[in-house]
Amino acid sequence: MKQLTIALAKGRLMDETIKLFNSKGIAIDYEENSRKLIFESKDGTLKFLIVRAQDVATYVEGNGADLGVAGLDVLTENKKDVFELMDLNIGKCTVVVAGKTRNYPDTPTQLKVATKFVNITDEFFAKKGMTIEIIKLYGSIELAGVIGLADCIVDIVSTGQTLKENGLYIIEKITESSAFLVANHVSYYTKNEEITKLIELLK
Ligand SMILES: Nc1ncnc2c1ncn2[C@@H]1O[C@H](COP(=O)(O)OP(=O)(O)OP(=O)(O)O)[C@@H](O)[C@H]1O
Ligand SMILES: O=P(O)(O)OC[C@H]1O[C@H](OP(=O)(O)OP(=O)(O)O)[C@H](O)[C@@H]1O
Repeated sequence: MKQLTIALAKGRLMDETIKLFNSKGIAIDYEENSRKLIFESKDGTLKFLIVRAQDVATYVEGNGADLGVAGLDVLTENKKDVFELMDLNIGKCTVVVAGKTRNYPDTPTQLKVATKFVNITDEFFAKKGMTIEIIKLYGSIELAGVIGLADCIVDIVSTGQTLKENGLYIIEKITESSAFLVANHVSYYTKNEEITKLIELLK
């Protein structure tokens, strides 16, 4: 059997992915506080690379990994040439427009929207026929809505706790997201037996 290399997003998705693999009988040699960027399954059939969430599909597309686990939100935002093989049903969230009120605020100028999902936001408002100004941020997006750096935000919501604790409301839902197993095109053919076996295990 050939070894499969899988790019995992560090952080929340990685914990959920490791739990999922463990629950399917795949034991993984991973120490919580380790700074190692590569580790393996105990049986040596899988090698995991720890990367930023935004970089998973880049590793997979560029032959750095055979497979990856990435949120549909990020895959939609950074369109990469990878196969979306399987919905893993973890990392579930919704990409929404949110603001201080339940409706879009009236603004004398273009609506200012803060987000890290620039492309999703662009496309969503273009379809509505609204021209907007995007303020690109890298985290704590809600804050921009709270302090008025932007009129509204586009970000992901899961439990809704972050919006609630910061006095923000959902104005509109854009799309649902969950984590997908994605594959490199060449690997999908050259390591098809191994990939198929893994998919069967994860089902
Ligand atoms: N609160 C959440 N609940 C469920 N899933 C989430 C939540 N936040 C993020 N996700 C999912 O997990 C993926 C990774 O999120 P995470 O917060 O770990 O990384 P990030 O903040 O996008 O990346 P980085 O911190 O590396 O810039 C997201 O793309 C999304 O699909
Ligand atoms: O609806 P909730 O369950 O509260 O989850 C939503 C929050 O989770 C994510 O934040 P994350 O912890 O990844 O922080 P960041 O985006 O600011 O990096 C997301 O950007 C929201 O802020």
